[in-house]
Amino acid sequence: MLKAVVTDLDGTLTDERRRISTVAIETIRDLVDAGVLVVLASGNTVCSLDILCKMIGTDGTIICENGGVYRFRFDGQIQIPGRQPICWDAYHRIEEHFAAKGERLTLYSPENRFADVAFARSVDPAETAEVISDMPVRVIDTGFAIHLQYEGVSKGTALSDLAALMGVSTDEILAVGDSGNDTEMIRRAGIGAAVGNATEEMRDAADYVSEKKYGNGFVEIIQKYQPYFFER
Ligand SMILES: O=C(O)COP(=O)(O)O
Ligand SMILES: [Mg+2]
Repeated sequence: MLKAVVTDLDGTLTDERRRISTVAIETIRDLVDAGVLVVLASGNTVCSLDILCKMIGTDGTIICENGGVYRFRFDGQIQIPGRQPICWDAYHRIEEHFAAKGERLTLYSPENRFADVAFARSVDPAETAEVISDMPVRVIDTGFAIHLQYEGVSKGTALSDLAALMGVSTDEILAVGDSGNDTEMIRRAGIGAAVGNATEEMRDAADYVSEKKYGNGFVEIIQKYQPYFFER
């Protein structure tokens, strides 16, 4: 039986132009109204997800910064398993490396981040990872940004921690995503699904890959697993 949905945001609840998918929002509202817990899990910041949760109508349970931060409900305590100082150390080394080649990096919302460091995909992620290969920091390319995350922290580790707070087992969770930053999360969930636009790595890790892409794929996945939600 499924009791919760943990879903990625960019590429999963959006459309092909990165606008929010209105059909995906309708589907989330139906789930919430039926008593299913819905968690937004993203590389994005707490403040951006808070607004979305309020306007979509979820209880404010979130995974942000690729698992570097999570919180159970709006009134819960923010948990920060990530370690931002070491990510900044890594960033400064990367910045110097590319500056020597005349390439400048563009940070994404550093003032709103608690755990990771994110910047524009203007440089090669593989070269970026090479520069910090001796540091305990992972380079995550989401297709939307490059993130630096303390090793061992992911949306998957946050999913496990949150499941305990939510009082559900990870087996009772359906997780959905589109990109490499979602693979550990979908592996840990009872059912892991990928939308039709997902990366090869995600498709390989998924129990099910929707035919439809983006938000329409999310809706297809929820419809497919609908009977498992309402068994009780
Ligand atoms: O913030 C990003 O880079 C991607 O965000 P996502 O995890 O919601 O896809
Ligand atoms: Mg995504």
